[in-house]
Amino acid sequence: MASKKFSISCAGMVVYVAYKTVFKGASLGTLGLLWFLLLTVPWLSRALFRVLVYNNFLSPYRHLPQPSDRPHWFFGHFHHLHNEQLPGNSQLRWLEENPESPFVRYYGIFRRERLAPRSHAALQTILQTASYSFVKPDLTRKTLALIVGDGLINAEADSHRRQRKLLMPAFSFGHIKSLTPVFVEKSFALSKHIAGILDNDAVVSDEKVSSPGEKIIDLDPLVHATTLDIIFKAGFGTEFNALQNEDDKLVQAYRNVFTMRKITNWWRFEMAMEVFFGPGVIPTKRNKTVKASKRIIEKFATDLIREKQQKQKIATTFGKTSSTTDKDILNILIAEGKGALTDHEIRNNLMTFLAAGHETTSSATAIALYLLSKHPEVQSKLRAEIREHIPEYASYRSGDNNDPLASLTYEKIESMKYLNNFCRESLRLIPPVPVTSRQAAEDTMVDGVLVKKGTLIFIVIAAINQLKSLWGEDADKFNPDRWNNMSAEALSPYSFLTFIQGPRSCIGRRFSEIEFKCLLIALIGRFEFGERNPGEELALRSMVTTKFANGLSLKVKYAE
Ligand code: HEM
Repeated sequence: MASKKFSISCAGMVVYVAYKTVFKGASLGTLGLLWFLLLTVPWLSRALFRVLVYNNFLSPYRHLPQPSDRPHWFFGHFHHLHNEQLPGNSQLRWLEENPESPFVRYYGIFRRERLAPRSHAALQTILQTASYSFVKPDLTRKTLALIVGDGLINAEADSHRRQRKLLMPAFSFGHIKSLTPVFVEKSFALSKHIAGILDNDAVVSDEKVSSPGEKIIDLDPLVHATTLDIIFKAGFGTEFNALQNEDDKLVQAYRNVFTMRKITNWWRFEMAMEVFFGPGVIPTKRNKTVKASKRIIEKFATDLIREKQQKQKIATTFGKTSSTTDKDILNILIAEGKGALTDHEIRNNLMTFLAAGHETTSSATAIALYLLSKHPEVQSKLRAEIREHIPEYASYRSGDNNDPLASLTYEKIESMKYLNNFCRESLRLIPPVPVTSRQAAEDTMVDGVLVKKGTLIFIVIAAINQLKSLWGEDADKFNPDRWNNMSAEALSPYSFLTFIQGPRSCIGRRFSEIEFKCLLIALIGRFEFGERNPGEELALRSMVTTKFANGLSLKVKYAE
């Protein structure tokens, strides 16, 4: 970036000198064009050099297989990646075309090479054995910093090891288990909310498609608000009530940040400019919205930290501590002592956990409901299992004061085998984070290929999760029962990459798994979800996480 800033300033100086000498009296438009040409011509020449010479004759990866889809001269394979029904579909096709190769080579914007690993050996080296030799690329790090803060997810090497070690107690098995009542309480609040909509005669949805007792409800914002409430209470020991307050500024800020825009040529051009200038630099409408949202999130994080520090001070003064809240993420972040985090790290990690802690599980739950609406037989089987374990929940209505889920324990949840299979299958087939990227920080040998420093690697989680060589001929089918009878290939930790593997795997995996199950128990145990238009494929897009492009409107009614 420093060199980019340097080029921009140099181009500015050249234009200034030209204005004072050769172009005396030239209009601002002419000078702007001159500045733009000075900046872009070298880049375009480099792109041209890559297309005509480097990629074909000089690249150390020129012998690796490439996709059968032809790359665009400027955008490379970028336009394939954003024209698909499911994120990762194109890369899946490319990996399937080349079953023997550890990598497939394809191109991004400006025809920059990218390697997508396919073999378990390659994935193991990148994610596990040499994981610290593969860092987050500059563009990914800056995009993440804009959206989820510059915390653990962006840290590298020793800084990452230190922060991860410090935060681990908040994600220990015992602590996550102790959070079950919070997951249950908030999941029940969501079911109460939906029951309230169904019981309210004044709330009428699309009459044309509704049958009596059934309503069309966009579940996406409701699930999103609930997972936000969960991370607040379970992660930071604070009530937020986003479900009751959907118009809250923070709720809207996250919605604005994570919503994927329509894919147009203008969007593609903006993306190319982001690669050139860096994310968030050009004052586009989208960047202005993201920055305004980030300011709201930052202010919120600062206030929350201050409030918590004050509470902690009072508790220490009166000698009070609580074993559960001691381990909550925020308490650990602000704890003083050896290895303590700096103020910058505290605020950025709070933002990281706020975003990563709710957006992913929200996406997982919305996807699961969508799959269930398409597979009513799976939905019935799941409901039968839930009701077998919690019979009193079957007759729950919104006016009931008793909480029929109050008896739900961690052990009971974990004893639901079909639920477990269903969750894994849903997370496999449409992973909430479809792709992640790395850049080689040093030359490293990976499954027989010398990966040179600077090489961009794209780990396409959504594609690996669906490879036929690992998951069988029906890899693209939704089948929760597959988890009862797994092949040796599918059992490898490098076949199911939804939370990736290794030192940088998802620290919140256990947190989200139990949260996800509680949400499904509360929803499927009581309601039936059907497709709004039978057979309709809803468009999914990915902006870090996988989201429904136009919400998730499903038919909802009380289940018999
Ligand atoms: C279904 C839910 C979730 C999915 C699919 C998911 C997926 C992932 C993936 C793929 C990564 C690796 C990113 C990379 O290095 O490129 C990751 C990292 C991370 N996740 Fe999750 N996540 C989920 C839930 C959560 C929750 C609930 C939390 C927090 C409470 C969380 C916090 C984090 C953090 C902090 C990292 C960075 C870890 C590190 O670099 O050491 N995630 N997650």
